[in-house]
Amino acid sequence: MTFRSKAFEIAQGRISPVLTPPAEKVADLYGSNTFSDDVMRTLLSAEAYTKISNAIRSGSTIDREVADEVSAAMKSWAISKGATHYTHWFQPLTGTTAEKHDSFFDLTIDGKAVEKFKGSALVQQEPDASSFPSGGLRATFEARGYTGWDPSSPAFLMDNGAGGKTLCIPSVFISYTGEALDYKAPLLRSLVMLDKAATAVCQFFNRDVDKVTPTLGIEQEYFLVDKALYYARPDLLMAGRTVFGHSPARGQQLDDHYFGSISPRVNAFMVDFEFEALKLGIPVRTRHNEVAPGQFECAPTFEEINLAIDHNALLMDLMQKVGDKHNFQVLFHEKPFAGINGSGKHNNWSLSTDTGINLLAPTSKPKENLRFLTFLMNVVKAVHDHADLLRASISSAGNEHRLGANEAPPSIVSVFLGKDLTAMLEELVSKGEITLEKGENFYYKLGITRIPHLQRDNTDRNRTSPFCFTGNKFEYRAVGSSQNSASPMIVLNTIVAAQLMEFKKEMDERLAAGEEKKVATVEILKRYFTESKNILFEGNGYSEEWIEMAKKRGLSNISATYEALHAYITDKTVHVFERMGILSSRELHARYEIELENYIKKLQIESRVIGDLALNHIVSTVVKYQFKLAQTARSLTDLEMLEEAEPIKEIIKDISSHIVIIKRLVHEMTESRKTANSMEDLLEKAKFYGSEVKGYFENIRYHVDKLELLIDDEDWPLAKYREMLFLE
Ligand SMILES: NC(=O)CC[C@H](N)C(=O)O
Repeated sequence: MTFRSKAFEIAQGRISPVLTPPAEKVADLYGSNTFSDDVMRTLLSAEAYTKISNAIRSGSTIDREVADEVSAAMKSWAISKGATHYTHWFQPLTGTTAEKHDSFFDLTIDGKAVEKFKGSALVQQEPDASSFPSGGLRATFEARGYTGWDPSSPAFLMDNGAGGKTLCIPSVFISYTGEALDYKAPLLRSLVMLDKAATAVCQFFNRDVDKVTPTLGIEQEYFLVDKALYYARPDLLMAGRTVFGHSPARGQQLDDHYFGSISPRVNAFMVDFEFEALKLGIPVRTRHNEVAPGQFECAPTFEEINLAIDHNALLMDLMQKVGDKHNFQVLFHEKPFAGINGSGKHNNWSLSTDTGINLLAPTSKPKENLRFLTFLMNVVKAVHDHADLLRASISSAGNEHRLGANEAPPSIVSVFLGKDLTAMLEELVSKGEITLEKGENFYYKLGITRIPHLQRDNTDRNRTSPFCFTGNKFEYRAVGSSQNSASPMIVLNTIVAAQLMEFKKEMDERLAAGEEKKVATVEILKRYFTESKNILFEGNGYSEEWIEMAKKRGLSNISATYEALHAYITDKTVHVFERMGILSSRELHARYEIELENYIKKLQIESRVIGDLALNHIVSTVVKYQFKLAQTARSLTDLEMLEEAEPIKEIIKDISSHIVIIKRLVHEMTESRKTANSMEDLLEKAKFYGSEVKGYFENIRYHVDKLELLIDDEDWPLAKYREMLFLE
């Protein structure tokens, strides 16, 4: 029995677990494992509560006494719910989350056991954490890493599985010199700037607005593979994606998985992790089968962006843990299986005021719509001016496989606004205003008055566009499923903040020169529209024509990660990031290096896995099968059945030809890896890996996949696509 058939048998024998839903109503369960506003209000003195609430709202600092009171309250709350440990929970540049648990338990000087958690430990910790990537920011022995409490994201209790819970405190991770070593620190900085810039612009329209916060809703796509089969695929285990595997006769061509009925086993997993997520205050709402067999999606309601990003990182961790209980491996890789849909993390971003206005939602009032158009056009202009940087922010070895293939947006950054909105903007440019006839309103202009019950965002959509307007928000679809959303969102917040400041500056100048406010706004927006028009695209982003057209328009189409990443360190990027105070040139260079290194390492791992599987699993098995064939052919020849022996000899020859090529290619790939590894220059090395070494991957795969079709199904060592994808 092969490892594969054993694994298949185990996987087939699984029974869906019976889930006992928690006794509480969802509304009562929601946030029960978070140190929420309600909990704080109950446990803190009125004075401390007011101070902490202000700090959360305005970002002001928290004094020592308040920190002590909060930590004492957190400790008693956490211990009463079964926690034994606490940790600063942060998001280093590895792309995953990090935690280092400390026990509440301590000894007094006279040896008595106490439970301790001081304000100082809440506010700041020094976990060392020196092995995380820093891109050279922590090269000297002096450069310690610190974590610092982010009070705007509630602390939560993480169940450690085998008993015991840990109090997790969302934190930033910075170096001794204050440089950001994580995603959260620059994200928080970008929020401050965006708030400042957007509030100032908002006040042209609504004087009462004091704060603008981006909101984010993250759709998370993923694949599920049975644990046993997962272990029968060393490539999934090592690289997160299958490097070989012939496509099954039936893939996604019938579109029968998409939105199909969810199997009981998968449903049990979903329900289970959703309950856990709800307890942690993650507002998960939708679940469905995605396009590819074995692929699914879940999406929470949108939240304030910092929370949405923390929650997504936490959700990914949670899904993996709950997946273990259900014998599922959750695959977050952007392209775990060739030839079918990859996985994205669609980021639905908007801007919301403290007075409850969604600045990207059109309304029926002309004055408000000028505000809407102002924010809309400023975003479009920002994306136009920094398209390459947005592209860089979603570049990775995994996304390189996904973008532009099987229903994923292409590498060209374009913006979709929808036919009606574009027509309106055209009208604005040609006439200077949007004419509303008597009885007409904005919705009418959007052509949907007759179907008022339909949500705007369902009316006009384009899922082939990487960055599309969906009625009341922008959806950045090109983000990879395994990524931390902060990377693209830091970029988006920063470029929009910078753009809004430009707009404000020009408005102030025009107003000072005596121009009327509405005229000034329209004049500027008209110019923005004309200047950014070439990034607007309404057609099919998957088509060949678009690639040609985009080229003619002068838009970049960068498919290689190592090239795309360059936008992080151009003068233009450094200028805008430094001006906005988000990341310094040094920090940007560090991030660039980390991304390049990450790319190199991923390809190095894949290349090793390919070599190992090809020779130690495939060729070795195939040779044994060939021997069986040779024996059969010899027996037939002995029986003088020469004609019957012929087809068998043909198969033997066929197999041999593939083996010879695989053997040669693996050898060449290994040599090219050696050349790459000896390179000093990081970019040269990444380039060499991305072109030369990676160049062998598809080629080797082609021959291995051919062998999959030639070998007795029983002997084939690796779990096949049909086994991994259709078993639920
Ligand atoms: N139906 C869909 O939304 C497909 C999206 C696709 N999976 C992606 O990679 O983005």
